[in-house]
Amino acid sequence: MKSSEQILKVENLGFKYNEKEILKDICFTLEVGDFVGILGPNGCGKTTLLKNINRWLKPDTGNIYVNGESIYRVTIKDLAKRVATVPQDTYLDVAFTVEQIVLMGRNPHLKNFESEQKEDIAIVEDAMKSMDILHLRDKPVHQLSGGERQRVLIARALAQQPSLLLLDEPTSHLDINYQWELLGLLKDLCLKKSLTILVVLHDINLASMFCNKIILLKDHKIFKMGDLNEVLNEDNIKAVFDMDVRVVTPKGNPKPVVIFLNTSDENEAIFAKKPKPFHKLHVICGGGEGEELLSYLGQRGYEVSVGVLNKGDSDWETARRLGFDIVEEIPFSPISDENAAKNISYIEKADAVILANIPFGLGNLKNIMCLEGFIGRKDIYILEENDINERDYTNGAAVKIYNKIKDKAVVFKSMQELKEII
Ligand SMILES: Nc1ncnc2c1ncn2[C@@H]1O[C@H](COP(=O)(O)OP(=O)(O)OP(=O)(O)O)[C@@H](O)[C@H]1O
Repeated sequence: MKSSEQILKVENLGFKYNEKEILKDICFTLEVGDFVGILGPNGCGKTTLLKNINRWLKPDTGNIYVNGESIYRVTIKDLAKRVATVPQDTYLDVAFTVEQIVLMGRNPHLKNFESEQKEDIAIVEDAMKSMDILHLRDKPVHQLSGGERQRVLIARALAQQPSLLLLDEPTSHLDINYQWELLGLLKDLCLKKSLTILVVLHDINLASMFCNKIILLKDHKIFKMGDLNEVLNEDNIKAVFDMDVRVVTPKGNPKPVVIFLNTSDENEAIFAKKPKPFHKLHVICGGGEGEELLSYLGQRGYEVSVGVLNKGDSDWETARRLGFDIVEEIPFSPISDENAAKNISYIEKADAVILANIPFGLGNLKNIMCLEGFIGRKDIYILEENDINERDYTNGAAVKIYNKIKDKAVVFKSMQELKEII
């Protein structure tokens, strides 16, 4: 199929529950390979929209076309070959194995009383493979974890061989790792198998990471639909969710990252108070000591680079989420000369450097050595919540350099003090 081919067209859709308008004048189209996220406040009609598209509910006005044909001109069985749904909180009969559940997805393709053929089994195996559950095929479903059950439900929907897959909050009970894994598998299906996906999500950043388009619903209407960068901006999010956010678009990654601003009185005062003294900051942190600092700098809108961090470190995760430039080292390895040189080049470019309250060992000693060359040449700020001697695992080598740097640096004893200035 060509990627510009239209899979779904929703035309002037209106729907009421007991005279109460739930969807008004909904119009949009989806093309082959689209991965579209529906976002909107509770009760705005996201689930109801999916239920109209799969014919579980009948619209009061308008029409819906799948592959160019009105969904009311095809039989329910034929529609199930084109559109599959993974609803919220689906019950799975505990008496069945994974493979038996996924086989149920073949029902629309079988004639009455016909049993599955070799081809059906191959399609079911393929569906299980794409959801990475083939190894679980003989397991009874009651023995599965929440994440595995969700993948079984999606595999069952895929076994229908639909061109359009509808998912209602598929990640709501999953931990962050499973959320990423699941949406990654779905994204692969869009890219490699030209599946089109329409998914209700609550996490804006998750939607930004995986979807190519977004539908924002507000007051039962489409507030905005379009490409990520067009839709996920500060004004639209404020208008739909009444949340103050900052949206940053990391260099080299065109996906917007939404940072929710803490609107407590304390922070409001901080943000209102002063202009930013710098534009670009470089932060030396690690081991989670930089999390609060990095989030704060992101909220304030600084351009930040961070280094050197081991990949997978919690500060590395935070910096990545915020879209900051990172000098990264492979996990659990000491800083290489090459990365130390990169770190120095980021320090050169920054207006100032902040050294977080980190412990020093032989693995990250080069971080402080990088900074030593900038004493007197660059504004250096130190966040010193604990005495350096309590954080030194280098037999004093780090303490020696640290004290030289400290001599010419501005020292903050707490994040609160730092926020007063920066
Ligand atoms: N069967 C029903 N009968 C009457 N009203 C209903 C029914 N199902 C849902 N509603 C109402 O329709 C509105 C939209 O519900 P819907 O489930 O589509 O919202 P949603 O955007 O998916 O919400 P959430 O984010 O909370 O899942 C809500 O006000 C809800 O109370």
